[in-house]
Amino acid sequence: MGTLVLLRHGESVWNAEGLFTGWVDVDLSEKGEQEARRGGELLLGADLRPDIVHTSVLKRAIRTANIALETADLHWLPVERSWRLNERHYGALQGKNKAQTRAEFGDEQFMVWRRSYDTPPPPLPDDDEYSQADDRRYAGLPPELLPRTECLADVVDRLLPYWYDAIVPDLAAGRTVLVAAHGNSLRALVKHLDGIDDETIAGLNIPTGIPLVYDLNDDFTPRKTGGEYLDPEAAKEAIEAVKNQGKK
Ligand SMILES: O=C(O)[C@H](O)COP(=O)(O)O
Repeated sequence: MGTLVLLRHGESVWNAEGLFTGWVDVDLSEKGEQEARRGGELLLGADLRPDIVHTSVLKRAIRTANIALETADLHWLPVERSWRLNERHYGALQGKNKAQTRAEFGDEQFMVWRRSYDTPPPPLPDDDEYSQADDRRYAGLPPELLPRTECLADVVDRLLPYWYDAIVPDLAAGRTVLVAAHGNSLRALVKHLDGIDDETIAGLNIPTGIPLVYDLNDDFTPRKTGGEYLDPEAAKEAIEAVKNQGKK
């Protein structure tokens, strides 16, 4: 029931520099803005008009949604935002260079931190320059919910309440729902939708700025496993690039 459109934000300034980002509120690069516009054009071209938008509280996702929707002449849509759609908190890796981290700790540890389902990186101290412990936007959260690091399993746990309480009701009303979020929060959602097991999810990567469309059955399972990228060729190439991040 309903159609779900997933959109990872366009390239951020730190994506371009090869840095772990997580909850650090980094803006889009110029290329990222272009990707967001292209995302809007793809929506238009596919005649896909979302009725409502859900975003994280990070500006790279918010701005991607704004730019895509402006391009599609849909800037007026209602929007809901939640920290539950945020990128995975990358713990002590936030602000670190991916290639340097790989060289320093080795391929295996790098991949465990980056893609294992249940091993988080070490926690980020509250006095670190890239900590969100004092960020006003999370001031209303019960302190035990504010992460200092997360693995993908943690993201699934904090994302699913939002899926059931906020997104599913929109889909149940027959709406087309756009979710503008992040590589790992969308991996968590796709894992849930497609029933991907804890090992296989390590191999799934989401490209920036290319809408991924799921038509859903009445029980909110996908009609087609994996959904459909609106530009499958570009998605293939971009997925490879995400996979290879951290390689020199
Ligand atoms: O937070 C980040 O660094 C990325 O945007 C997602 O990174 P990953 O693909 O290395 O998990």
